[in-house]
Amino acid sequence: MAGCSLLIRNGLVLVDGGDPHRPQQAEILVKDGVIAAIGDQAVVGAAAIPGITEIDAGGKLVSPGFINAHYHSHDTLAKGLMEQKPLETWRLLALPPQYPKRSREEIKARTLLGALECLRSGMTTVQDMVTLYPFDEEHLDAVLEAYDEIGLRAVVALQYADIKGINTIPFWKEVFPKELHGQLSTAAEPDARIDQLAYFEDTFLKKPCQFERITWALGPSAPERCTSDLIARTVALSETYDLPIFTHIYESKGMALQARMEYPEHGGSLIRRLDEEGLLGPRLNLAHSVWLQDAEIELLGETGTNVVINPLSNMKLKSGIPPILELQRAGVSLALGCDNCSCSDAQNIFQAMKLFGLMVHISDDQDQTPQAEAAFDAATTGGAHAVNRDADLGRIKVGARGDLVLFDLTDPSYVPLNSAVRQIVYTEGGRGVDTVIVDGRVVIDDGELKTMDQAKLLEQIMAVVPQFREDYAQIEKRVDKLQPYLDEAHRRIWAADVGGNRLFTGH
Ligand SMILES: Nc1nc2[nH]cnc2c(=O)[nH]1
Repeated sequence: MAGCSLLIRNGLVLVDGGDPHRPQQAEILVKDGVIAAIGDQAVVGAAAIPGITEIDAGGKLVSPGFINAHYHSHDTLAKGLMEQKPLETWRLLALPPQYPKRSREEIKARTLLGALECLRSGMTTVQDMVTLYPFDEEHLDAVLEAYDEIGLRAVVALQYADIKGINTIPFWKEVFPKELHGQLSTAAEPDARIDQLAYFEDTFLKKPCQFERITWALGPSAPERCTSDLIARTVALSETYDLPIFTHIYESKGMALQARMEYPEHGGSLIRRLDEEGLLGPRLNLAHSVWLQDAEIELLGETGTNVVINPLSNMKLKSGIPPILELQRAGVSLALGCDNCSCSDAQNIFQAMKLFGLMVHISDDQDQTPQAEAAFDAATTGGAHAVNRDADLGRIKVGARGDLVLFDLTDPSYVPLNSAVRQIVYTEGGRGVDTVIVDGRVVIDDGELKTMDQAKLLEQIMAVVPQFREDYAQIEKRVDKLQPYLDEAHRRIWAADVGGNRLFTGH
């Protein structure tokens, strides 16, 4: 189905380029999924479309839909399972290579669950860097089907690697007894049975996508988990098909330390390595980037490379605080993500925006940047830039897709309405999200899912939960046995000098 047409009347609209504090009253015409007119022309245009749906947005604030620019659908069933843990331990508990093969039903149900949470939080686009392990074509189909059915826009990347992840825990060789080495696989475990990248190209990239709201990205897991050959293939595919790339970088101090130890030929810098391998540039998005050094930040600015900030998981995994201010000063485009449910634990863009806006001031009490606006931009236009859709996502303007959120201005969060942007970022928690529109189609109305039967959807999800919980319990037991060694590895990581301090909470 092509995008829908509708006329939204009487709302207070955050029009692109307008005052973000004082939205203006305006009508919006969405025609076949695209914003065709704003203001009086919208009403004139709508008159020529017989039977067009009208939404009365009186008492509503109309915002561009939010973009979750870093997310993984693979562990949505794991929300709330864990207290905070350092990244290296969390990975062993949370990520697909630790688990037995999942059923197609579970993959579809968990994707729908994450999508529902995103939509209820006002997100109209998600970048899903999904790990399917072991890889199964049917499972990827289940992911795509889920997004298509629920009506969330998705930019899907398979997460891939070709270096075993065990060496991503610094000191593992010294710390873990030999007999336990075989139990230490991590998220970067490559699935050697199939060349996922070749499959992905042949099956999806070479022909137009059958799903209108799904586009593609590339997901090399992290530079240290990929050989130079795999990076070169990533660069080539990105150029041939004009695809954005998402990768994890310097998420934890352990990852920074590993770079210092493993890449002496690049001065211990993953950014320098990626520069030499031709990956830096406007199509590349670096998720996390907590432990960047000053010279690396400059290089990101010079090359137009983007960063996706994930404040929720960075705090929960004790990773530290990303250098938001330094990145802003270097002119790096920032987007915002909610990352995994097992470490965030919410797909809640308001929590992420608020933390983004507040974190900056821990490291610099002189900063005068309007950070609420910066956080809002990261969650809208910054996300659009990250997914290579500057032209038509993240803004309310003629020519953009009709991806919109209507907030209820009678919610206490907006009473009185002093500044729309500050109240969305600092006051809203999700309660005020009333209507969510993707491609002109109302997906959430008065807080309720319209594209699927939500009760049935929850039943499907609950049907797969017992098996997931059983498998998680087994994994937890295994990791419990490893705990003393993981603790020792972390003590050593923490004592090491990586040439920077990201205001960590310490562990
Ligand atoms: N934050 C995060 N880092 C990863 N590294 C490999 N997989 C993941 C993941 O799912 N989330």
